[in-house]
Amino acid sequence: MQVIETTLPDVKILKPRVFGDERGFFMESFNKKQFEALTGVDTEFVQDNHSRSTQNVLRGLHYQIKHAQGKLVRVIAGEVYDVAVDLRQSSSTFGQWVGVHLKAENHDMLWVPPGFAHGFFVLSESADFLYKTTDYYAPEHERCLLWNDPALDIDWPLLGQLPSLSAKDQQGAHFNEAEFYD
Ligand SMILES: Cc1cn([C@H]2C[C@H](O)[C@@H](COP(=O)(O)OP(=O)(O)O[C@H]3O[C@@H](C)C(=O)[C@@H](O)[C@H]3O)O2)c(=O)[nH]c1=O
Repeated sequence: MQVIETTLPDVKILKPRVFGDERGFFMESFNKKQFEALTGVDTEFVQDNHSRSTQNVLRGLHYQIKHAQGKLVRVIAGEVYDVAVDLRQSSSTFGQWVGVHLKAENHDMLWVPPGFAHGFFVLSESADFLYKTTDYYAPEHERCLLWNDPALDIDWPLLGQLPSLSAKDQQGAHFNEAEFYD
């Protein structure tokens, strides 16, 4: 496993070592010791999630104001543009975002720490998205930021039309009115 830094110091790309042979491939998709060594984060993951989305779907930007979830995310079929927004008010990168292409072929993962909003846009015909979280889903504490809020100015690689959003995500809050963690 290798680590690649992003423009936000705490958000990291993890590149697993992939052993290919005539049968296919093998990789360790999670190894606690290596994860801690590469990210400096000593945490426990308590929930695994799997979603499937069709092309042009955008999910997000989601976060929990209590029970903040760190997320280790990856794509096992297809390709997405994955975005993390720093919502930690004490952070020097508060309000900044980073976007990374994640695709099944290269097996890259993204570590999104607790305190960030997270979302993704599906570029391929469909995408299977898998992630581990450091705290449980807590719908009463879940909040949604508006994906296209001008205050965030996220450069989504859209496909020439408006993305497809859940009813909840269409009503995301503007950054200037959002509730934060600290
Ligand atoms: C996220 C989640 C949803 N659900 C249920 C609630 C709802 O009926 C259904 C679909 O939920 P949502 O529409 O919120 O699913 P989705 O829009 O995929 O939500 C996810 O989006 C990405 C971007 C994230 O970062 C995740 O943390 C999560 O918020 O699944 C759970 O039971 N457990 C969970 O952990």
